[in-house]
Amino acid sequence: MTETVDKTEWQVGDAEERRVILSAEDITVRFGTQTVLDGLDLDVYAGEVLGFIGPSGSGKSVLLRTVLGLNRKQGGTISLFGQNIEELDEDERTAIDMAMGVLFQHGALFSSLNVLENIQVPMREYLDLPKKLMNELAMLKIEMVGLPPEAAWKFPDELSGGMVKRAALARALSLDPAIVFLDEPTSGLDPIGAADFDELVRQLSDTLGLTVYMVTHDLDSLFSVCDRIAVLGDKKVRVAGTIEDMLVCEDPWVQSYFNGKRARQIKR
Ligand SMILES: Nc1ncnc2c1ncn2[C@@H]1O[C@H](COP(=O)(O)OP(=O)(O)OP(=O)(O)O)[C@@H](O)[C@H]1O
Repeated sequence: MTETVDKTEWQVGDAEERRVILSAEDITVRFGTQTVLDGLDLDVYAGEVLGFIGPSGSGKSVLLRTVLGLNRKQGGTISLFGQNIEELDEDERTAIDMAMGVLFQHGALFSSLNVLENIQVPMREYLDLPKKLMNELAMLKIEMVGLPPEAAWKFPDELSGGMVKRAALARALSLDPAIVFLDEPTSGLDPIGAADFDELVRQLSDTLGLTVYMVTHDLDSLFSVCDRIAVLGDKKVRVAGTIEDMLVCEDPWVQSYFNGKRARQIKR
């Protein structure tokens, strides 16, 4: 590989440093005649937990897929780890892919593989490691996400919803990424399971210096784990800032979201 991403350089554990790990600039995405994103700008800082919110159908998943290179864009620039992703050769792109982990909505584990094998999928794809070492590494990830060791041998349909999310997170962490993308990670979990998952995300970010980009509808997550929140609306990021910024923001959608009945119950 000609160029690699020095992940340790980005695992800062301190959002104060404000280094931009992901930058989306002037992004436009269209499907046929429908423009979903139009001149969208967003910076994500190394070490922060960013909550990404917006009305249903506003384009949160489209932006995530665009950042991951799974969606075509009609305009704009995406930079990851300081590199414009369109200017990378194959090896450089691979190095960037290896420095990112993704947890898609619903976990998306392979049903025919047990948890250990699911976690090893990225290792098999990108690394050439002896089986014993891969097993040891996967067991470490299982421990890291708070699953019991015996979960390693279970298949996805033998797991609870919360365990599926943790197993999927372990797989996202398989290659020790510097940034993870979580698409609605607590959807479908009961409030206690969701709070436990939030705590885990916060812990991982604090201890590993992991940057977390989290698409969420979960107000508890926004209040408890996110350093910053970005709000998508009218095809752009309308506002981005801390939860305190959101609470005093005059944007009507942000106001109703953060000062609605449910939010008031959480803030109490
Ligand atoms: N591959 C595609 N082809 C055509 N239209 C698409 C495609 N992907 C997304 N869209 C459209 O883009 C818009 C935004 O969708 P997206 O899934 O990003 O919304 P979202 O903000 O993630 O919504 P939710 O919160 O409900 O998950 C929708 O109108 C959707 O129909």
